[in-house]
Amino acid sequence: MPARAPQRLPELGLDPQHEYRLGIMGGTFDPVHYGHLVTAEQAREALDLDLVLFMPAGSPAFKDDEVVTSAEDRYAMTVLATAANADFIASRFEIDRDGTTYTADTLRALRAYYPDNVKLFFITGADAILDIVTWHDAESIAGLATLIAATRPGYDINQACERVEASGISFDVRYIEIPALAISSTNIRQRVSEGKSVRYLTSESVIGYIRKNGLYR
Ligand SMILES: Nc1ncnc2c1ncn2[C@@H]1O[C@H](COP(=O)(O)OP(=O)(O)OP(=O)(O)O)[C@@H](O)[C@H]1O
Ligand SMILES: O=C(O)c1ccc[n+]([C@@H]2O[C@H](COP(=O)([O-])O)[C@@H](O)[C@H]2O)c1
Repeated sequence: MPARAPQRLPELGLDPQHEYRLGIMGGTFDPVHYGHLVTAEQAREALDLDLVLFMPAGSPAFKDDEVVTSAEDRYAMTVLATAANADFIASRFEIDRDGTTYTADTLRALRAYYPDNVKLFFITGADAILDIVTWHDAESIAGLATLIAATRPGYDINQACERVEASGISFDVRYIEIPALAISSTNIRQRVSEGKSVRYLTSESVIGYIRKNGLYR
């Protein structure tokens, strides 16, 4: 087997006088959809991020019982969906790592890679924030990145906020209100399996990839 290509991360932090702000949009992305893209774009704008890394999870934590599409397919769709936006970069950082994907490990590795003038911002929807106190090594996550928590239809951002505050872990969370898109990967997979249209839920390029590769049938 050929050796894996080294993980490539964008160069940042070159000017030590400047503060760089790097967003990380993590997800299973099975498949990536417009809910993810609008969340990342509005987080980029609201927090003045220089770049957003779209990072499909290699082996998503807490999904051992679920069938998840191969990491290469999820990554390929993420590349297609983000290709036209110069501020978005699809990243292999998590899919090239073995074992269960934990956000704390990812943030630690990014922190070790980048100099201190690069600040890390982990972007999530309200559903993820609701659970974050249960994530692996949540204390470390709190120390490594600012969280950007976006509203999501069907999830109570205030409840998420209360749960985070009650945890006693000193997360730095910025809440942002974004246009409500009640789109989920689960619904897209379901619609494809039923032969229904998924147009305008995700990009044409992703829809083409799903069709061409027979995903979600
Ligand atoms: N429609 C949406 N609006 C806001 N945030 C979203 C939306 N969909 C997903 N997110 C956020 O994007 C991140 C990655 O989500 P994920 O890849 O699990 O998508 P999903 O649609 O929730 O998938 P699934 O239905 O398979 O659980 C999470 O932080 C999630 O909260
Ligand atoms: O580190 C953890 O324990 C952990 C548990 C659940 C989810 N996450 C991360 O949260 C992001 C959204 O996950 P998901 O399952 O909603 O697609 C993604 O980057 C996951 O790796 C991380």
